[in-house]
Amino acid sequence: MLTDEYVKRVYAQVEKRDGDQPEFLQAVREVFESLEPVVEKHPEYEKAGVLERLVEPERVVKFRVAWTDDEGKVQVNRGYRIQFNSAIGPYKGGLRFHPSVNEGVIKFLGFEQILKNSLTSLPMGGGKGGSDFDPKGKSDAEVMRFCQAFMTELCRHIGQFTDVPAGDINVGAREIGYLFGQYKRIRDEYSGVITGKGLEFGGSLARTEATGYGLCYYTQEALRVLKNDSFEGKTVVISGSGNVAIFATEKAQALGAKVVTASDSNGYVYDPDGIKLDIVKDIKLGHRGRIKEYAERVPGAEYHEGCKGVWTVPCDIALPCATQNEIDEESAKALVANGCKVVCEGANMPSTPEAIAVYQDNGLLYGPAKAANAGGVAVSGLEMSQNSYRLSWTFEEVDNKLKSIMENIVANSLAAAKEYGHEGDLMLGANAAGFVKVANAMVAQGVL
Ligand SMILES: NC(=O)C1=CN([C@@H]2O[C@H](COP(=O)(O)OP(=O)(O)OC[C@H]3O[C@@H](n4cnc5c(N)ncnc54)[C@H](OP(=O)(O)O)[C@@H]3O)[C@@H](O)[C@H]2O)C=CC1
Ligand SMILES: O=C(O)CCC(=O)C(=O)O
Repeated sequence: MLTDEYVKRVYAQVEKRDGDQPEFLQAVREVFESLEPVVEKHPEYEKAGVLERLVEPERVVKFRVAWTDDEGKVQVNRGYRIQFNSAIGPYKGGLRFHPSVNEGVIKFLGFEQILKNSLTSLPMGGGKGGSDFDPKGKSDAEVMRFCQAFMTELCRHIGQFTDVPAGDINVGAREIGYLFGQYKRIRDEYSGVITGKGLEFGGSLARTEATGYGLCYYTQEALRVLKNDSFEGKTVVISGSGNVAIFATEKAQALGAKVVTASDSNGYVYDPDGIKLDIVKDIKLGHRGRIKEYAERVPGAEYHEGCKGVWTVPCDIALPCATQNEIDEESAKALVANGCKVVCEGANMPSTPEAIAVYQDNGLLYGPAKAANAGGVAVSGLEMSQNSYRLSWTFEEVDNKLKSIMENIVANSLAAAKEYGHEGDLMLGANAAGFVKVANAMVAQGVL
């Protein structure tokens, strides 16, 4: 419940203006609930209209993407780039290609990105983009033509010092390569305009692994500080089988946990002996197959249709790594009933507000997405640094920096939670710590 008058007034304005964007409203409300003690302590934020400005993107770019499929038929998709906030650095955030993409979805992701990027301690503002294009079932040539058409418009709006996109759902190495190539061709410029690049053309070692590894470093540190515990010997349920899920599984296993599930949008597999990651990689990275194939190849593994059932599998730790609102109240209750004590989010906003309330009411250790999954964008920031220096750090150098960034996020979140009277609350702490830096920069830079 919102109680502070200033926060309530700004939220009412957002509801009035953006009432047709449920994901964006959800993201704003969650942040605003955390910010009440912060704005009460800092009246200068209200005076400078910080909240009103924070919820309004600096720029929304929406464009037609016309391309030709393999049959020679013209296809038209919508493209978006939302340049949300540049108070502490150039806009930074991924591109998502998925049929569910619309302006509200990109706005929620861009809004989350502002505070997430601030938490990394690197100089990056918040942005996000994408398209309702669905790469599933498309040939490589179709994906290339789509990416080229998308970048033909996007290239007018981005640049290494203004806005630096990266990947997100369905935008991986293949798409980043095509997007970078087209930017270079049109702008005749070889720069770090996009991150997640191939290692041969300016990518950073450990960027591929960064979000999943970072999620585990964050979880391990939160467990250590708050529970004097670790991944060792724990049973872990992970959703998804894309970039974040695969590398979260890899690191959780390396830290001594048994990961027993993987999923995609059709269903989930349960392997009581522990997921064989080489098989998941072969299916997903090798030939873009469906997770069902895992149960056909691994004796003893079960496949279940539908992705929600993954949350009924008994576990100590749950790491949602697929998509927004994948855990609702019912799933959260099932997790608690089956012994889950920790939920740390690899996906963006994977828990509904009702699910978060269940975690809080039952004393779970809850690591919110904008903190727990910040490792991806953090290493993107390190890729930008390497591109500027024209050099490459080793895997170990980048991985060590990533680990210390994630540990600092836990420490800074806990310090902010304590400062604002909610000791141990990683969600309030992440929102407060991320916000204060951006808010101070906005106040200092005047009304823009
Ligand atoms: N990549 C990154 O660096 C970062 C990603 N994230 C977030 O992590 C999450 C996963 O991203 P990423 O791994 O990169 O994406 P990928 O495209 O690599 O993988 C996404 C996975 O989630 C599944 N999925 C997608 N939509 C749904 C849905 N509606 N219901 C059930 N499952 C679904 C996909 O299954 P299917 O193939 O069937 O669609 C796939 O297994 C997203 O929320 C993203 O925003 C956050 C920070 C950084
Ligand atoms: O690496 C990046 O720039 C962005 C990653 C991303 O999209 C995210 O953090 O959600």
